[in-house]
Formats: sequence, C-alpha cells, structure tokens
Amino acid sequence: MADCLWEFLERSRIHQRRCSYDSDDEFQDCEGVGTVQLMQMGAERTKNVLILMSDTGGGHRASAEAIRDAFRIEFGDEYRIFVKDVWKEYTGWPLNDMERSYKFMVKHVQLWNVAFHSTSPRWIHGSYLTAIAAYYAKEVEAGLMEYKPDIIISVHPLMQHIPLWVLKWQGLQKKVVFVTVITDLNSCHPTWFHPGVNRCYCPSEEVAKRALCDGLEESQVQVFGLPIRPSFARAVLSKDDLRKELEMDPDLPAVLLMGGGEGMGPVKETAKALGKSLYDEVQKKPIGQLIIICGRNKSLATTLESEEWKIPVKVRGFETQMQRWMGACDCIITKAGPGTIAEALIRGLPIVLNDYIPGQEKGNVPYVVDNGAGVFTRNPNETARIVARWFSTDTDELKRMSENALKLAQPEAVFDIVKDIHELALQIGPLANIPYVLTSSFTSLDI
Ligand SMILES: CCCCC/C=C\C/C=C\CCCCCCCC(=O)OC[C@H](CO[C@@H]1O[C@H](CO)[C@H](O)[C@H](O)[C@H]1O)OC(=O)CCCCCCC/C=C\C/C=C\CCCCC
Ligand SMILES: O=c1ccn([C@@H]2O[C@H](COP(=O)(O)OP(=O)(O)O)[C@@H](O)[C@H]2O)c(=O)[nH]1
Repeated sequence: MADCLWEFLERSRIHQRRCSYDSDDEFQDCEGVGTVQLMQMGAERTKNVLILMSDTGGGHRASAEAIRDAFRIEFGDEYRIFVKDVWKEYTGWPLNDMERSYKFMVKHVQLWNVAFHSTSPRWIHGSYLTAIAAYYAKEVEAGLMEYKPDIIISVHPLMQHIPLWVLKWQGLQKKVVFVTVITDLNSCHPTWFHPGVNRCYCPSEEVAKRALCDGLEESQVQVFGLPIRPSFARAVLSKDDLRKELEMDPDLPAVLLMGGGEGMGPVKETAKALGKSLYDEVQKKPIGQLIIICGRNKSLATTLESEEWKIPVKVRGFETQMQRWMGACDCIITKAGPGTIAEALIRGLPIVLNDYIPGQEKGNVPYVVDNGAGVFTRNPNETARIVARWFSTDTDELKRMSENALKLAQPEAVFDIVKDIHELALQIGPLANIPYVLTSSFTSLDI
C-alpha cells in the first residue's frame, strides 16, 4: 500500500511542476489534488519514522536504536524506522564531518569548552544554523525525501533547526510530527530547545526546567527519562549465568571500566592502578577482576592487551551487548556519559565517575553523586582505592549505592516516549496526507 502511495506521488510530480509556489492559495490548490485517494491509501499504510542522529560519541546512536527497538516491540509493522545521519549522507562540510570535528575538539578540551559556551546564546547558534540550513536546503530536502517521514525524531543537539527550517519552507511543518529526544541529563546545550517542535522529551526535571526557561511551552515538554535499549530493561539472565557465558571468574567481584563509545578519559591509567589495588600482596591473590571495554578506541585496546596483569582482566573493543557486561559486574568506572550512566543505573551498578566533557557532561556529575549512586574523582589511584575498598572492607557502601542507583533508574522511559509519539501522531491528524512531492519547493526553486 505504501508503494502505491509513493508511486501516486511520483506520478503527481508532473502536476507539481505545473503548480506555482508563490502563494498559499496556489499551494492549497496543489494540495487538493488527489487528497481523497491519498487519505484512503494512507489509512492503512505503514508510517515512516526518521530518527536523526550522529556518531558524535556513542550515546546518540544508542538512544536512536533504543527508540527504534521500542517502536518495534510496541507497534510491530505499524511503523518503518530509519536511523540515519542525514547530514553525513547528503550534505557537505562542516555538517558531514561532525564526528571527526567533535573528536578533535573534545581531545583539545579547552577548545570544546570555548565552542560549547560561546555558541550557547540563541542569536549565535540560531543565525549560524539558519545560514547552514539555507546553504544545504536542497541536500537536506533530498535526505528527507529519501525516507518520506511521517514522524521525525531528533536525538542530537544540532538536528532541530535545519530540518525544521526545511519542513517550514516546504509547508510541511504542521503535517510532519517533529519531536526532540534529549540525551543529556542536566547541563545540555540550548540547541536542543527549539520552539517549533511538537514535543521535547527531557530525561530529567533539571533539563525540563531549562527547556521552559528557554521558551518552550509546558505542553511541549515531557519528562520520561533517557531512552535506553529495551534489552537493558528486559534483561533476565542472572549474574552467575552471564559470568559463565562471558568466561569470567564466577566468584571474584568485578569492576567494569569504560569511557563511552570512543574509549575516552583516563582508562589506561585507571586500569593499571586497579591492577595493583585489586591484588592482595599479603595473601598473594586477587580480590577482584577487571573488565575493560575500549569502545572504538583500538589503540587503547592494543596497549592494554599487551600489559601483564596479576588479576583476571578482559580487554574488549566495541561491544554490542553492553547489558550483559553490566549485568555481570558489581560496579562501573566511566566518564560522565549520560547513556552509560543511565544504563548503569538500570543495572544497579554503583558508579565511579572519573572524567567529564565540559559543557554537556558537567551536570551529570552532581546528578549521580548528589543522588548517592556514585562518587567522582579524576585521580586514577583514588579510583582504584575506592573500588578496592568496596570489594573488601566497605561492601555496605557498595550495596547502598546500588540501591540508590536502582531508585534513579528509568527503564520504561523509552516505552513511554514511543507511546507518547504514537498518541501525538494520532492527534495531529491523518498522517498519510503528507504531500511531500506536491509541496516540495527546492526541486523547482533555485535558491
Ligand atoms: C562566536 C564564536 C564561535 C566559536 C565557535 C566556533 C565555531 C563553532 C564550532 C563548533 C560548534 C560547536 C557546537 C556546539 C554545540 C554543541 C551542542 C552539543 O551539546 O553538542 C554535543 C554533541 C555531542 O554529543 C554529546 O556527546 C557526548 C559524548 O561524547 C555525550 O554523550 C553528550 O551527552 C552528547 O550530547 O556535539 C556535537 O555533535 C558537536 C559537533 C561538532 C561540530 C563541529 C563542526 C565544526 C564546524 C562548524 C560548525 C557547524 C555546525 C555546528 C553549528 C554550531 C552552532 C551551535
Ligand atoms: O563498546 C561499547 C561502548 C559503549 N557503548 C554504548 O555507547 C553509549 C555511550 O554513550 P555515553 O552517553 O555514555 O557516552 P558517549 O559515547 O556519547 O560519549 C552507551 O549507550 C554505551 O552502552 C556500546 O554500546 N559499546
């Protein structure tokens, strides 16, 4: 049925070329053509959902995949989901190079600090992004046309302004549902907040307050939590089974050490310090085991694999089954990445935060520490001492923090978000009546 609809729309292209875009009246005239057929065909068709993300870090993709999986679980074939970096596929510099630019900037942390804070005022980022939107309008339109979305979900701070401008220019702003799902827990960049969205899903009350201060209406803001892959919420395997499956020591307490999707932060130094602190020199035996997940940082993995260890250690690259590794461990050491924090909370893992990216990750530290779910230190030796204490003399603290972590966890957030988007789509109207080609402006206007 969907194919019929788009075939019909493609055939309407000829008619579209004959229509003028100069006035609303003429636009109405174009839209009227075939509306009845469109609605009849569309009533049964699968709806397209385009999730806009970028691999700047690992968190945006993880949240996008969480939303995709939750849509499939809740609504089956009712929705067809595309998780895409449309900038990378369709536009040019600087939009198509954000991953590399971001990696470079966060390596030179002061550069990122300046870029983050200097672009916070709306007039700065607003005018910059509007200029980019005008420059890449045709390319972004082509990207949207490819997926013909009924619903657009942005899980990235730089993916509100440009698609919303393009939809506005196409006259589709009121027809396509556009929502933002924020993936930062606290001190997020104001580019997340765009008044033109139908909904802005905030992962915490702190972020919701910022959204309201930044001009969003209460009706636009919803707080459900950060979307985490359903495999975390629905994981049923016991720690013993997971350890067997992952070939870990069945009895020794285990610490998971990681640094987001890119393996950032003081992972190497912390691993070495743990190698010492988790070995009892008097009894000549380990008091714990260490799992290191290096993500996409291959050189880190190679370096750590070549180390000699006195305690059981596993060094892994990018893992696709994070819920298993977290389920098999007793605590976690990580930089303050929101995705990793939210996942660890669901698994009830006490957290040692050993770093944060200035700007968007700074506020995640008090979120964890003030809620009693973990501690913060940038000193690798101090981190190693804390874990050794948790595994020997201070097991009560580990237990208390684990309970606090579980209190903060919001495993159902992703389901609440997709159900709300579904409701929103029903309210906004018969989605099938989206005349992409009929109204498309850039294909016939040279700007
Ligand atoms: C007037 C002086 C201006 C000085 C700055 C000069 C030029 C601009 C250069 C850079 C733009 C900086 C963008 C700042 C807004 C960033 C918003 C934000 O929060 O971004 C975060 C994401 C990464 O996501 C985070 O990942 C984390 C983990 O690593 C963690 O998970 C966190 O929770 C996530 O939110 O950052 C980006 O995606 C940054 C992409 C960097 C793009 C650099 C491109 C440089 C060239 C030109 C800029 C083009 C477009 C950007 C427009 C910026 C306008 C705000
Ligand atoms: O090997 C890895 C390393 C990380 N992650 C996931 O990548 C995300 C990292 O997001 P976070 O916000 O913590 O940090 P970022 O990578 O964005 O800096 C989390 O969902 C992790 O589970 C993963 O799936 N495999």
